[in-house]
Amino acid sequence: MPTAEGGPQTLYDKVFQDHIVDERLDGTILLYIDRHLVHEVTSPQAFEGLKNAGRKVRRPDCTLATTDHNVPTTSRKNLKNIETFVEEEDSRLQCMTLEDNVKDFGITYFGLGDKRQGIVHIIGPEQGFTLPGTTVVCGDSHTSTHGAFGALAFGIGTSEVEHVLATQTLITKRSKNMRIQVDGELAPGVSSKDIILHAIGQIGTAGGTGAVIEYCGSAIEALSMEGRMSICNMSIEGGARAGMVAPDEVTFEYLKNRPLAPKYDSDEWDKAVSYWKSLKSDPGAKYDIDVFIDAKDITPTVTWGTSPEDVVPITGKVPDPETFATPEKQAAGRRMLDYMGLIAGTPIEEIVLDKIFIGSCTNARIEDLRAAAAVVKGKKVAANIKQAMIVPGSGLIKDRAEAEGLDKIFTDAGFEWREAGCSMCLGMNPDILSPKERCASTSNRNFEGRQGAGGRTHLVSPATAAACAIVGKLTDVRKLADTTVTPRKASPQPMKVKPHVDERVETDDDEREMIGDQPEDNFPHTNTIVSHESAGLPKFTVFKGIAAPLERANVDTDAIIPKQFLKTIKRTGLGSALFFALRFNADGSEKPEFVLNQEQYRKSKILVVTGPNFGCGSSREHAPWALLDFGIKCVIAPSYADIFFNNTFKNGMLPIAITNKDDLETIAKEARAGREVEVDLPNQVINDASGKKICSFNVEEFRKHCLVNGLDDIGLTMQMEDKINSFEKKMTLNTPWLNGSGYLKRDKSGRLAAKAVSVPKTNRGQEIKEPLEW
Ligand SMILES: CC(C)[C@H](C(=O)O)[C@@H](O)C(=O)O
Ligand code: SF4
Repeated sequence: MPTAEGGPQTLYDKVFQDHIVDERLDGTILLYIDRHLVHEVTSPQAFEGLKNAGRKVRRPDCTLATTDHNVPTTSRKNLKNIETFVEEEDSRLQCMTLEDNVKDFGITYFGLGDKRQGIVHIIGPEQGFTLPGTTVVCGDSHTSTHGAFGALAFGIGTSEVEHVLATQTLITKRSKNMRIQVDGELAPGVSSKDIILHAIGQIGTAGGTGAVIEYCGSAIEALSMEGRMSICNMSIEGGARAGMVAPDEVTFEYLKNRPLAPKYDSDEWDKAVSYWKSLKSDPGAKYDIDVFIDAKDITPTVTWGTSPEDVVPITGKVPDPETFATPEKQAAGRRMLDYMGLIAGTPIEEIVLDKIFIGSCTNARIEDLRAAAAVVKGKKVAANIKQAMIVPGSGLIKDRAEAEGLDKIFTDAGFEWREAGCSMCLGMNPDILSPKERCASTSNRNFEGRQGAGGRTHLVSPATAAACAIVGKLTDVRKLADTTVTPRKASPQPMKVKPHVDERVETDDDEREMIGDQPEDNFPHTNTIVSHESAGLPKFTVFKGIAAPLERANVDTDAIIPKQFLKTIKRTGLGSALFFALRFNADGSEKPEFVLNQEQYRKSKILVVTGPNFGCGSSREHAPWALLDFGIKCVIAPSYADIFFNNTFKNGMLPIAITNKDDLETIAKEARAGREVEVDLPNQVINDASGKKICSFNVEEFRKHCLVNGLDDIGLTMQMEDKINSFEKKMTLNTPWLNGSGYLKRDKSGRLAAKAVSVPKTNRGQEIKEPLEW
């Protein structure tokens, strides 16, 4: 755990420390959030919660919204509005709900008509919204991407989105420090994506649980910001809450002239840079976990299974599960090979593909597209490839690529050139794999059904994906002629992003005073809290019920509830979708072997999971909502992924971690026998049906207090308003550039007006009658 104050600190310790609003004796911390990104999937229920409680958004100026997961990536030539453009009903409703909410709450929003629209983790850095030393959150697990700037950036669930919208803070605790040091030079054809796939292969998908990873070493320093973002992006696939890289000249160079970064060459810029330079781990700082990787051991890397840790060098073979260490791993390996349609021992390069996807928040930046284009140039997509897609991460990246002629290289080769969005990374939009289709994908998750029910995903780098498209099989990019895809030092020229707001004025002392002293008038980050009352949750005290045994490890949230059910704007009604692919056949009939389909478990109230790392992957709070709606209020497992763990508490549920194997086995035996189990939270014990104690368990004091008393923590945090106000005053003085005002209209005196600047034209120059952007 981090350091006593005064000792050497890590980068994470420093950023965390600078954002503490309040700290309780049990280590619960109220953390100030500088930047909040919002998208359509994880925000509707949060805004609904605000509306129901009569609350406002505390800092619209520090909140930026876009729509990315549901949007079609087909041509927007005839785009009129989102209502007519998004055909699928639930997707349309989710996008339109976001547009209503950003209007109602006065939040800056990039809609489909704005070239700044794109994947939430691409547009934040691109706009300079993400800055070193900030805390950045989003209802999305890949918020870890922003850590590439030396920000503490992590994904949160929808209840936490609501908490941040209402209070600009989060209730959290310190994480462990983990360091992954990569030294040496990367070989040609090896990219940042290969570094992170290789690293996850080493540490496993739970390797970073409870930790924030700092990436360092000469190979990391040599990467551009794009490369660093790809690495931090996948920290969550290694189980970590966040990934960070210390800011340096590469970072500062990238940030120059970004619309929302401090104005370059001003006193504020100089002040910011001198603060950013202090954000390095101190010599002698301690890490709880240390991993060293020699860059020369990294080859182009590809996944073979259904978890991002299942990696193999492109030169390797499909592994044989019978050689795996434990019977559980062997069984999981067999299941994976079956799902992936692979035979142990097959050389990876003999695996024939159907589709290629180059996109996602991992690898849809300009440098990724350049690397792919360098491989593709002058060649043709293989005849067996049914579809090869390039989906730029934002409208600005698309423009830039077109200006460089990359689109032409791709379309000449037979690729589709698409509009920005999440696309086939998770298939919430029309871009999906059909059952059994095999795809080389530059995205970050290869979970079962991730890109479409029954679809088979191999995660690769952009250069490898491009090579695969040309050859039609998984391919070693190094074999293709003229492909010296070497890691680049950051391009000295950041993308030319024209600032859209010319009315920016220097923040003078008076104005700082005004911002710190809010509210005073109609100022949008007004803090007029209509209600301090907590909405309240049902109390959790002693809870008894049938416990269903689930004998699996690494159960991801895509498996708990797949993407097609994330399109709801409600928290309820998801029970029928729980474990959908495990529970039902393609024709909708039940799979009799799945535990919850067995008669005695249909009314289970407790889930006993025998394998570790339950709830890994996405931040979707739909996972606990689905469990709750089914009737399961308590989960018992050896360990959990961090975001899922948090999300359950926010819904009045109790996740219990039982690390002692014998205790867990005793509980599992009760479950297998179909007997009830009793969870006594006030006394922190688990009993069998007769009331005999099986074991005790740990729970953090504050979480217990909230559960037992049914407290909603937004109401509790709002009682700390004085502390939040004084924190904001201090922040305004020390780091004035963090008062996000770049898109907000100002009047002549420099005061912020109530609404953000709207952009009257689409990227194609058409007038937008009713501005979508705020
Ligand atoms: C929809 C969202 C909650 C999810 C995430 O948290 O990661 C998505 O972006 C994903 O990649 O699965
Ligand atoms: S991981 Fe995929 S679905 Fe999730 S935000 Fe990134 S691009 Fe979108």
